[in-house]
Amino acid sequence: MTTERQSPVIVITGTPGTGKSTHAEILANESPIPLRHINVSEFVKEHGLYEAFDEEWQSYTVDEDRLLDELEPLASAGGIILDWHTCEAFPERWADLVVVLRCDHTQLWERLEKRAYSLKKIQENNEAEIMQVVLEEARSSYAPEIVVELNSGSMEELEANVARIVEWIEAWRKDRGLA
Ligand SMILES: Nc1ncnc2c1ncn2[C@@H]1O[C@H](COP(=O)(O)OP(=O)(O)O)[C@@H](O)[C@H]1O
Repeated sequence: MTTERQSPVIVITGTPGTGKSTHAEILANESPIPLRHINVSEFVKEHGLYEAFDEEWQSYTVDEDRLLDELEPLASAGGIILDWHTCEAFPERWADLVVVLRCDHTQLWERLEKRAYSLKKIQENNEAEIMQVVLEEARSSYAPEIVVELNSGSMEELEANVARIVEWIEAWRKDRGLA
């Protein structure tokens, strides 16, 4: 039950390149309570939670059942930031806040080019951002009041977003008599 946790589970999601890891790292540093940043893609690799490596897309096919089993105790304990480009796999009860990062598609294109992604992968992600695939996914998976869409186009926006999430953490704790 989410109400038993002393510390929240914050999901930061968005198309690759929107700024999830950057936000999560800064948030973990600035949070008033300890939060562990879990980069789910790295977690999958480190724990071997994949079925195969897809050469065409240059990405791992995640074994979702095993991933969820590994994450379950961490989510139950709380105090984590789940950073992943999708969020619909996570059980609804895990999340206290779902942040969906957005970015202008031309800016996203440049960020992904710098990552040396293939043209096909850049196009696919760019289209997903334009079609707001991750936002729709978040909206159909979680209660509307916990889903927040934030722009991640500049450093100013990044700082404002982190400050806003820190405020949310303080309010979450206060509501539960923890602060
Ligand atoms: N709000 C922002 N303003 C400017 N650059 C950003 C912003 N968010 C992310 N970036 C840059 O975009 C790139 C991708 O960010 P990253 O956090 O790795 O994205 P993701 O984890 O969503 O794939 C990095 O070079 C990062 O510095």
